[in-house]
Amino acid sequence: MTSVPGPESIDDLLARVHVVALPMRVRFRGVTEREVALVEGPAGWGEFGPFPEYEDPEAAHWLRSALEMAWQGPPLALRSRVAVNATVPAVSAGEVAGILERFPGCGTVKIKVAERGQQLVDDVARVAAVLQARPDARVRVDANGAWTVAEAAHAVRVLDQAVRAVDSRRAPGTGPVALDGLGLEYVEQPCATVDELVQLRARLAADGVHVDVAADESIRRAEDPLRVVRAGGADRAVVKVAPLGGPRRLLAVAAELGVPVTVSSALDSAVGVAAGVAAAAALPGVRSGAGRAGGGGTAGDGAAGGGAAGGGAAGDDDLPAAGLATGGFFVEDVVEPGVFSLVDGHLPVAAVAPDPARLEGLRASADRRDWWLERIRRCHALL
Ligand SMILES: O=C(O)CCC(=O)C1=CC=C[C@@H](O)[C@@H]1C(=O)O
Ligand SMILES: [Mg+2]
Repeated sequence: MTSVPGPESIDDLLARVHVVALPMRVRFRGVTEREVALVEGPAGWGEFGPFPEYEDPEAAHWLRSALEMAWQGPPLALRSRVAVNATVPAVSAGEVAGILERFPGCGTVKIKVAERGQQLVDDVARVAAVLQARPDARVRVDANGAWTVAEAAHAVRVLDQAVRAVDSRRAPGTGPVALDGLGLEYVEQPCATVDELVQLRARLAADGVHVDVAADESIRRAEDPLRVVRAGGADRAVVKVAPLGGPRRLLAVAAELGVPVTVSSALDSAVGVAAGVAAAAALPGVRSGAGRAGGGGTAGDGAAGGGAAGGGAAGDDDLPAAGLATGGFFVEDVVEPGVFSLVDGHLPVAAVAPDPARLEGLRASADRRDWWLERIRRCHALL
């Protein structure tokens, strides 16, 4: 792996590490307490938080990212704030409105679907509950690779129609439901493999279902992050700073991909989210209405539609809304509430330093700290 500026030695690095355990309000991707290691370097703070089941070669990318932020700092920002989406976990429809309250001003909502043990009818109910609470929201769904091609083809059609069926301008009982509104913005990682994604895109096109397919795991957990797009398996890409090895690598991958990108969180603390915001803030401006996004490539959909990289000047709302508003899932984060928070659907571009009292209060147990330090030692040897 190419080197980044970093500590003098592994002991220098380990001496700078703080391991915290952040309790979560809602279970998200099976996690109820999120552990991450934070490191303070000469240029700021970095975060190392690969999920526990990740093997060292994959986790080493996350360490590279932490070192880049702590020793090199963020790339040059082209924006002062970044629009973000609300994220709705696979909760019951009745819980949706309460969850959305934590995302003031977000015009785009990402909804988790295809949860193990649930049915498509649960997903439809969750999508309907989102649109009841936010009738003008742009909706995207994330299946985390759980569907077969046939299941995905069916589910995407049904969910797209569920979104189109909500026409916020129509008074109830005043006529047939219009299905010509904006449908789903995109479906994120509907199936697990690149081959399946390729097949699904062909199937959706044949069925006349104009919903973009976005790749997430096929990028962040792949040996070659460009393969899925090159193979024709995705119209869009979800890109995360730490799994790609840092903000500058994210920018390089996004430039090579040449499709609209959504910068997303990996369930990071405020330190990791700030790195995601920094990467999104450094992306080149995009032209609205490019690609298939925003209703079959017809009407440009402004902020939410986005387009391939290489367009005009950067602005606050010229990228697909970033999936970075995950801080609200934690009961406590490493900064005081209000220090790095969502305002009017946007997160600020800012250097985030953890509050010392919080680092202390949220400190992980001694054996967990040892586990993380050993992991950092092994990953560092791979850089
Ligand atoms: O993209 C978002 O809105 C929030 C981040 C998010 O969904 C995820 C964060 C961390 C782990 C992932 O399983 C999950 C995702 O699949 O995108
Ligand atoms: Mg995802």
